Amino acid sequence: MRSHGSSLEALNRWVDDVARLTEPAAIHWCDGSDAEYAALVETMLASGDLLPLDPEKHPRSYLHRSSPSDVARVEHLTFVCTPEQEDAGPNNHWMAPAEAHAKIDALFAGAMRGRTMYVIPYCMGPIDSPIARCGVEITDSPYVVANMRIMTRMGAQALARIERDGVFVKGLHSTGDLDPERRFIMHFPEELSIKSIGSGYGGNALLGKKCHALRIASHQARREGWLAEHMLIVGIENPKGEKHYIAAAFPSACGKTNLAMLIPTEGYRQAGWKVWTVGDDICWMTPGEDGRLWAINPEAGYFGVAPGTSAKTNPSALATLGHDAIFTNVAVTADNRAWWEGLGEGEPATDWQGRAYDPANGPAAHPNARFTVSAKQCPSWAPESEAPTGVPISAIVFGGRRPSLVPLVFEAKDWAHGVLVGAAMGSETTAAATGAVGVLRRDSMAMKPFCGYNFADYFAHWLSFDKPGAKLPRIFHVNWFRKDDEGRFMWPGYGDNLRVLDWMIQRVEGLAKGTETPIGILPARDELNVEGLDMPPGALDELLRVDVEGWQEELSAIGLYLEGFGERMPERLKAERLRVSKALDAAVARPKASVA
Ligand SMILES: Nc1nc2c(ncn2[C@@H]2O[C@H](COP(=O)(O)OP(=O)(O)OP(=O)(O)O)[C@@H](O)[C@H]2O)c(=O)[nH]1
Ligand SMILES: O=C([O-])CC(=O)C(=O)O
Ligand SMILES: [Mn+2]
Repeated sequence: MRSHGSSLEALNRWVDDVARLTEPAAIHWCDGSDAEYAALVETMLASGDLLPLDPEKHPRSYLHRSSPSDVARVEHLTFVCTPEQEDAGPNNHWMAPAEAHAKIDALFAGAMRGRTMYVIPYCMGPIDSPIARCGVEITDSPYVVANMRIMTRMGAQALARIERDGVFVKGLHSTGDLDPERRFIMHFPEELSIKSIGSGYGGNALLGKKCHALRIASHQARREGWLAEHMLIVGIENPKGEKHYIAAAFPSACGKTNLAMLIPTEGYRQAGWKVWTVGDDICWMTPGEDGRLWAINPEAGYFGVAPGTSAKTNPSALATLGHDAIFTNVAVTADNRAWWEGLGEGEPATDWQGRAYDPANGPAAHPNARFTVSAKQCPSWAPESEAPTGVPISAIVFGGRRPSLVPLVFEAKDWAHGVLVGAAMGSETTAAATGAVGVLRRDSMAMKPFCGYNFADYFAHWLSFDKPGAKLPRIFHVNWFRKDDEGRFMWPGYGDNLRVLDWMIQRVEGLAKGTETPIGILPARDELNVEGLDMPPGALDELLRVDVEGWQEELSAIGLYLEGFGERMPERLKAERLRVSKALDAAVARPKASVA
């Protein structure tokens, strides 16, 4: 570790170098104060970067309209630049570091002319947590600064910690000219650095989030023996007052924010169940002295999907959004209130591009319209989100959008099987990234766009946590997105998902026996609480059915996927796949009646 103070010298040198390259008109060091935020908002209201909203409905909240070609993450322009291509793996786009630096530095030359360059020291995680890590983002976008202030612990405190730590992640960002042809998001994990140009959109531009807290951090976590994951963290308190923390990995726009803010349905509420939100997108987990995994949410805010958020589906999110929020690419009503598809009230007058609303132009809000808001505004915000130790994880959940085959819930037999279940995850693509929507693809552990190194090494890293003394969480898989023949969701989802979490907790506590099947353990008939559930007859049976022939095909496809990583794929994982495959074959050989 470097001596005291030298990290600030390194920071100053880097800021000077960047200023020489990008030629900004001014440099502003962010202190994270309220006054600074207020001044930024004024600047953006004057420039049109932010638009006012009805101050009664939306106190101190604003609308940002991005460039129409800059509304989502761009996976094809995102690179992991390790010295060896093999280390980035087939799951990443790769460029040699020297070539990547040359290519992107050419775009940064003079990129900040006439603009202010902001220097943002930030901390990912509670400022006094040993699990937290710091970074500095340099950007020419005041919108990015405002969002970083909500999403991270930003400013003076972070700078002080950087001085203590002696290290920080360097993130350089410019919106450039927003031309998708001159847009790159590049990661240099060995150098702890990120360079991003040409986009102002969240996941491409708020470098603390996906770039640092997932891509760089996952790489660091492998070396240091912890995990950086695309997971929500939720605390479930049962009527006895006992809390279990669950971490869940669902791909982008597949339900993390919603599960993290779940509101128990009537029956559960009356029985005394409570749900506490620790995090909605990213989870850093490290083994504690007690052998359990302890998790922090490195973020301080939510950058959540707006469409589909309503008083019915996610009242907590709506309450959170009641003030001090930034809305990006939503529509507005005639009385200047934020509006999106699925909100369930009001009507759009102006669409996300600022045009008079015309259904012929498509949805009024962009399908990936987002809100940025402080986590502390959430009614279910868990005070233990600030605990330096983090919270102990009882269960890890994987899941995705699977219109067919995959049951509502099953549990992996053990850790290695759970790692296979996570590695084999599939989901339909969503509007969170540019490209086709609704295409089924493998998205291992929901980390396909975010793992900063070779997935084969990542699976090996996951397997390595299973060692003597470890008290690992149980691993489950869920699917809220099964569809019937008419294309309607079969499971009500949202608040009713607590029924499934309830079963998981019963499993963790040894209260539910479950039914063993070749793919894992499913709830036994009477174990899932279905009281008051409004579902067509037979639907629940279908949701809990193991289609053995369908799963045989799935396991073959998983085999091909794992083969695609070649020699580096851990033998343990291949053996696990073979075990499940054989169990399915044996089930086919048996008479149907004896299969789950
Ligand atoms: N049918 C159904 N839809 C859901 C459920 N949970 C969430 N959704 C919808 O899925 C979309 C995305 O959900 P989010 O919770 O914002 O997704 P996320 O995983 O936090 O996404 P990122 O922020 O992109 O990582 C929204 O339109 C939700 O309304 C559910 O249980 N059932
Ligand atoms: O990164 C973003 O822009 C938003 C997000 O959470 C995701 O895409 O998973
Ligand atoms: Mn996400």
